[in-house]
This record gives sequence, C-alpha cells and structure tokens, in this order.
Amino acid sequence: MTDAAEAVVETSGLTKRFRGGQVAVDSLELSVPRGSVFGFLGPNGSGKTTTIRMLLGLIEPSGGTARLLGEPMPRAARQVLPQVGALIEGPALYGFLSGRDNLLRYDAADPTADPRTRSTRVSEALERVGLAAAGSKKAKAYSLGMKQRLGLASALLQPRQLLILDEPTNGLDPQGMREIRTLVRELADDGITVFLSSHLLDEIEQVCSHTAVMSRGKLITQGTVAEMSAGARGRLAVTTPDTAEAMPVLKEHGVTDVTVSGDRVTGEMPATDPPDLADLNAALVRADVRVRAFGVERASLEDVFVALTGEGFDVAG
Ligand SMILES: Nc1ncnc2c1ncn2[C@@H]1O[C@H](COP(=O)(O)OP(=O)(O)OP(=O)(O)O)[C@@H](O)[C@H]1O
Repeated sequence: MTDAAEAVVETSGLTKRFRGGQVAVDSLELSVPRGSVFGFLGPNGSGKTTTIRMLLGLIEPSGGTARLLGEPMPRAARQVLPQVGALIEGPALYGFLSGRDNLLRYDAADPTADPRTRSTRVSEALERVGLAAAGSKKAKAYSLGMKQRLGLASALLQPRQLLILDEPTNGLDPQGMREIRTLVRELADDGITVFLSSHLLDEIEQVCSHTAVMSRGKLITQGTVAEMSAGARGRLAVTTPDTAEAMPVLKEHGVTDVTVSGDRVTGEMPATDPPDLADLNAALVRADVRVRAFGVERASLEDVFVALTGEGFDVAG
C-alpha cells in the first residue's frame, strides 16, 4: 500500500444503473496515481457524484470493481476508510455550535478516533485550514468558504492518505474558491493524494496535476493535465484591425477553420508541415496587415473536451 507508483483509486468496468434503467456510470476505468491532485471533471449530471459514492462504499455498483488504497470496496471499507477523508455535499454543521465544538462533536461520533488526542487533533485541523482564530465563533456566523474549510478540517481529523472532495468550491465566491484551491495544493504538498470533482474547467487547470474527463456517465479521457493540453493543438490567434486582409494570408499558409471575432482572427494550424510562425507573421506584414498580437494559444481543457465529444462543455449550474 506504500508503493509510490501504485494507484490509490482504481476502478474496472465500474457501472451504476439506477432503478428505472438509467446508467449513471458506464464501465468506468479510472486510475488515480498516488501523490496526484486528480481532477474528476465533467458537466453536471455526468456521473461524478455517483462514482464517488461507489468509491466510498455508500452505494453498491451494478457491475465492475473499485479499489481504494489497493483494497476492494466496499468489502475493505472498515480497513480503508479511516485513511480516507471525504467531503461530499457540503458539511453538515450545527450553526449554534462553534467551529471547534462542531469538530469535537464530529470526532466523538467516529468510533476509530482516540478521545485522548481529540482536543489536540481538533486544534491542529483548525490550524491546518486557517480557522484557528475563528474556532470559537459560532458556525452560523461563518462565511460559506469558512464552512467549507471547516468541512475540510473534519476530513483532516485523522492522518489521511487520500482526500475525496465532491465539488469542494461549489457555491463559493472567488475568494472562497481561491482559499480552497490553495488549501488543496498545500495538502498535496503534505503528501496527501487529493481526488476532487468539479464541473469547472479552469479550476482543474489551476490546481490539478491529473484529470479524468466524464461525459454522460462515460470516461472520455484521463492523464496529466499538461499532456492533455499538449495533445490538443492550440489555435493560432492574430489580433489586428485588418481582419479581412489577414484571412486570405492565413488560408494560403494552410490555416483552416479561420474565424473572425472582433479584432481577432483565429484558426487551426495544419497538423502536418505547419508553416513557421515567423514566416507567417512576415507574410501578414507584407500584406499590409497591422499585427498587434500574434501567437498560438495553448489548448485548454475545454478545447480537449469539445474535440473529444463534439459537444460544448456545459458550465451552467
Ligand atoms: N439515486 C438516483 N436515482 C436515479 N438517478 C440518479 C440517482 N442519483 C443520480 N442519478 C442520475 O445519474 C446521473 C449522474 O448523476 P451524478 O449526480 O452522479 O452526476 P454529477 O456528475 O455528480 O453531477 P452533479 O455535479 O450535478 O452532481 C444523473 O442523470 C442523475 O440524475
């Protein structure tokens, strides 16, 4: 269970069919490397929460297998779950209790938690999420971001190898989102593998080393975020007031799907034998195109998603 190359989450053919026949998760093959910050990305309803619930043994799969820290779930739940912190669907908090008392109470409900170290562990968890100073405030006075950090603290009351967070920034304002993202990075630096779900592409790009992309219950791709963006070709973008003059020059050089939006002309570089960017820029200038900015933009995960599914990534909700 300590091999660095080992997958901390591994599924094979994992499937969930709900009563009524709807397949929420379809033959999922997921492999989460130890030490990664793994972003489980997909639009709303693509099966992320259902997958997480199966991983944690909260619901039975209809087919396939899931292993957590190398052990089969749900069979090894009692052995494995103490090493896994989880936060799904926001923390259940008592508003009339302080943040600290919420954690004490939460810990007391955990039969594997040692009451003798409870107070120290609660203090450490509050410290870890930056709530030490606010620990004595009533939870109902917390901002949403603070509540979410308190939820994270509850998942950190014991030493964990793996954290599973379902949409940890959902509903937070930009500041709250930044706090959670920073915290996730710090936890990863501490050596905890973090598996988080999100429907936000830029969130995954900002915090995750690896990602798996879901669409309609199916895994469409997984790998490192860097590989994935590199795999999709970026678009050439030219900023110029002379868009009409720029278009034919780009087309002559093999650029396809040339489109104009405002003062930007963008297009796909040819896959084989692409023109040298300096030559292309010179050709634009020769054609009296006043070039204000020029370059190939790195492909985003959204480009990857659109390329693989042929659908737009629905960021609503
Ligand atoms: N208990 C259930 N019974 C029937 N269908 C369900 C149940 N739970 C989820 N589903 C359906 O399964 C599909 C996947 O839902 P799931 O919640 O796993 O998606 P998600 O990617 O986590 O999306 P969200 O971010 O909206 O939670 C959805 O179409 C949902 O309606």
